[in-house]
Amino acid sequence: MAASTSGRQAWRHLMGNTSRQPASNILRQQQQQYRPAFSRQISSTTRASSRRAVPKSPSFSLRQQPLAQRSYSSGSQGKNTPPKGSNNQVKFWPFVIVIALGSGGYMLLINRQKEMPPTTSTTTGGQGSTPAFSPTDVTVLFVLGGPGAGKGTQCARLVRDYHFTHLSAGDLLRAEQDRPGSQYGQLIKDCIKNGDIVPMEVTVALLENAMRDAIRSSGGKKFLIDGFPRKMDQALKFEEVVCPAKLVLFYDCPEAEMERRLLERGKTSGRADDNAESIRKRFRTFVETSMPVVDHYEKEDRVVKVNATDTPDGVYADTQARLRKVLGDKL
Ligand SMILES: Nc1ncnc2c1ncn2[C@@H]1O[C@H](COP(=O)(O)OP(=O)(O)O)[C@@H](O)[C@H]1O
Ligand SMILES: O=c1ccn([C@@H]2O[C@H](COP(=O)(O)OP(=O)(O)O)[C@@H](O)[C@H]2O)c(=O)[nH]1
Repeated sequence: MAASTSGRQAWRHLMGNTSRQPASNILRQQQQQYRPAFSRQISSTTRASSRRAVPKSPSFSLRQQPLAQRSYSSGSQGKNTPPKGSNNQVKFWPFVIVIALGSGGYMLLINRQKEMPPTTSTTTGGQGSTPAFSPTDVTVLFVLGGPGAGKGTQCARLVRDYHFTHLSAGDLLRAEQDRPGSQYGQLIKDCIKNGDIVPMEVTVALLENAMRDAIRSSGGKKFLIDGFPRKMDQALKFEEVVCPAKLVLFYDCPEAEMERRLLERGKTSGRADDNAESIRKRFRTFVETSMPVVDHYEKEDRVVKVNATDTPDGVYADTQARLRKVLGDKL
């Protein structure tokens, strides 16, 4: 309950407020950068359209000239008396030209607007909004598995060999937790220690911002989103407002092995949740909350499942083989 209230506040804050929060700041900067660009494009399109509507085109001049000549020469000098009915033409043609130019300009504007990029949608987060990134342009693989299954270990190898950008939701949350002045610091700390899921608004915004930063700085458009989504609401929101995922890479590992690995990692990781009590809570959250996400994607036939009990290299060989089978050249 508390988490979801905080979540709504967080979402409002991240998406609407302009305070010191980096996610909101980055998001706001993006909007500021984006909107002027978008409105510039609209106004330049409008200007371009109206420029085209100005009677400078050869076809217009060709049609305009005889009309003008007839009109000016007919009455004043009595020469070149227009043939009968030309008066009607003089009244009719400007009307046709105005309609034609108006329609032409309108069609031009419509066509130009079709070519414009879609506006970013995370700011609304509303139903039916367009994702910020198109799945034809950006590839997202969700990497899931229980705590200690080896997600991070395998992601590092995939980055090395296939130039993915690796975004760990847990790492982003820990960075936000440690950022001086973060208003989510305590909330994130409590969630992580108790093995709970941080309200999705915070995590989705952090991920979207990190994706934008990565695309801007390196141009890389292939992402491994590690340890996310851990809850159905996160999965639905991310795919709705950020980017639909291509598939879920799921590392399957028994609890006993994960516990062994985590306790070993805990000797040096410095992580507040790599201890017996937190591990127990994380396992429960994983079974109750995160496995339904895997089941959901499995029903959609979007899961690539890998047995994670082998050595890191053995698991990686299996990962490569399975991904190649599904993604082919796109890996
Ligand atoms: N296949 C494996 N066999 C044995 N230990 C592993 C394997 N994969 C990862 N580890 C170790 O287990 C711990 C957890 O791995 P990590 O990749 O951090 O898991 P996750 O990201 O899923 O929490 C790390 O200390 C790592 O070195
Ligand atoms: O989308 C996410 C990902 C992580 N977490 C929190 O971060 C912790 C650590 O996650 P991470 O993926 O870093 O580690 P793992 O548990 O997989 O070893 C989790 O237990 C959650 O409390 C979260 O709330 N939402």
